[in-house]
Amino acid sequence: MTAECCGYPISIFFIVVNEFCERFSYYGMRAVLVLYFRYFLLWDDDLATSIYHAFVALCYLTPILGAIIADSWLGKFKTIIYLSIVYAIGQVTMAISTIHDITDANRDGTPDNFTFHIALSMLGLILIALGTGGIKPCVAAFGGDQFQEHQSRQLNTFFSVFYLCINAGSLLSTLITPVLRAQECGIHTQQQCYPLAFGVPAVLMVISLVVFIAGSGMYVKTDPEGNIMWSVCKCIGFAIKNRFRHRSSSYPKREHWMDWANEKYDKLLIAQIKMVLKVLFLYIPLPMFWTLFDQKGSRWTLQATTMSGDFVSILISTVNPILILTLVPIMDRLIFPLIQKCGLNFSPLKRMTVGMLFAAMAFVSAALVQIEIDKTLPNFPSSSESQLKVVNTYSTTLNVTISPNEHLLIESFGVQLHTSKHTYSTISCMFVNDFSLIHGEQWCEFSRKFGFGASYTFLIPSTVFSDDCESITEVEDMKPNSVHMALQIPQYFLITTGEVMFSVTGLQFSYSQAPKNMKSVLQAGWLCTNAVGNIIVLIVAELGKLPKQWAEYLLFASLLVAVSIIFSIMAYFYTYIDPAEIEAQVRKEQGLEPEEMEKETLEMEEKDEDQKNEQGVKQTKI
Ligand SMILES: CC(C)C[C@H](NC(=O)[C@@H](N)CC(C)C)C(=O)O
Repeated sequence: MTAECCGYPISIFFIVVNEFCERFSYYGMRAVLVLYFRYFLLWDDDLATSIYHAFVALCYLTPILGAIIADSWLGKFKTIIYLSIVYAIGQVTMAISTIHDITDANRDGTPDNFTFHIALSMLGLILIALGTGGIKPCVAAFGGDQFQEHQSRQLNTFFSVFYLCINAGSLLSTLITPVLRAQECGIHTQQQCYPLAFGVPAVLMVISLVVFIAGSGMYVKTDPEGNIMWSVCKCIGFAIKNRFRHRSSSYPKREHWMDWANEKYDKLLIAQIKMVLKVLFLYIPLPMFWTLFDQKGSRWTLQATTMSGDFVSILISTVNPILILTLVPIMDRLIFPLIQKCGLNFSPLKRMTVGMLFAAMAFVSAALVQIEIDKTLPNFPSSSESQLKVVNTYSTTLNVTISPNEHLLIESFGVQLHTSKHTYSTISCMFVNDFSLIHGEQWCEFSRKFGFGASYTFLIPSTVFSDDCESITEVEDMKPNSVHMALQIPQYFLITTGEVMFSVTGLQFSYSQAPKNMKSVLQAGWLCTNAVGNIIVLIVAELGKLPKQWAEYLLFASLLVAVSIIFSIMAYFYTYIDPAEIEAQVRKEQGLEPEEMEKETLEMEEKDEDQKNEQGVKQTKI
């Protein structure tokens, strides 16, 4: 019997706090990673973003490794501990790699041996990816293991709280670590404080590990039943081979192709593999959701840079977790119970389908915003056009005529200028509020706000300093961005609503439909849908874009609608199961373990009505 508080196992407290600290550590480090590449290692934009994306993709590919270790070898508890140690070492290594004084022998403020810093940080990142990805499927599944059969309502609430902790941790860290980086620190010279920005996430990872170990005495720990993954592979291989050997029509068909393993393998193992394969098959269309979801960080960020408003980076990094923190309780406490009260069966797979449709709507909203932005963007010449800008420095207004060449797009400024001796220089800058012209003791100062996205030309006459800078002429070549960033809020709201319906439900679903000995594996399968979605984004980005960004958004929205229709058809044919019940049935048929069976039957009888409503929906179709 596990210790409980308000119907929840107390051990859960340690698991959610552990998740909060771990996500703080992960997202905090990620928030300053590109800046570290760019301004500490002095990599160019392309290299910095490529390595960043490769790292993120690796973090979502390693869960499968963690799951195999947990379900086949060490069990979830030990896997979490060992991989958290690897993770914490990775974070510490990363933090050490950012101390410039280590190799700054000449004390000029820049590291002298970049190879050392690069090697150390790459080692740190590999360890972090192994750790964070490896423990990810295990922590959620381990949390689920703490609940007993009669606590299915609490189990669902746990997954929601777990998701809240993920987002609370990420929200705090994405706000805090950039501030830490902006501090100055150093032994010989004062620099931006990367060691602090990476050091705090490292400390949080150590705290996460300590908290997890602190709960050690209270956890329900299930040992792995041998090398289950190897047995699964061998069993599937045998079924395929055996089916192939008996391909002639003279052999009677079997209900399921896995039944071709009946001759050699345990019925229980075959039943468990069938459960897992059924769910994995259902996952095939799911990466498409993540393909849209993950474009928040790329296409939508670029869209924000063509809009007006001063809160670009804050908006981008915090709006999603803030909305999650608001929407999860609203959905759980208000919307879902209300739907249930109306007598509608909003089953998990239905929720996920609706979640996909919300994400598609988010992209329609992004397309509408893009159309508004496009109306305000400057008219750039196409590949078959040229653009001339004629700056009139003559003393009177001149009429400009161009011989009739329809490809030319002319902009002329009828300004009056007094000198023809000038040089051009282009300066691109962020947050310009003032600039000065200085010549010896004389200067002109301009103090005013220049709009984002705007381009200005300043024509400076030779008399500039004698007439109090009055004669400088300013020409606005390109208007500042005028569509406000607040217009992106509906799309963020829609995609986050979609995320709550899709992702939180997917997490619960993956746990509830997995056999006991393969819970981590199915969690990893679920996380893999995210990795594949990310890879699709990378491929799509490389394969080029439609000429109009809004059209690309609509294309993605339509693709997701098509995928959600396919998914809903697949879901219609999916029968929800109670893995424990099926396992008990198979054991009964085999006449195995009578005492254990009795115990399971008793537990099953204990199940309250809640379970049927919440998760059970056994034998119900979408
Ligand atoms: C694959 C997801 C379940 C990953 C999950 N992300 C989120 O919850 C996001 N809303 C966080 C935000 C900061 C991008 C996670 O476990 O990090």
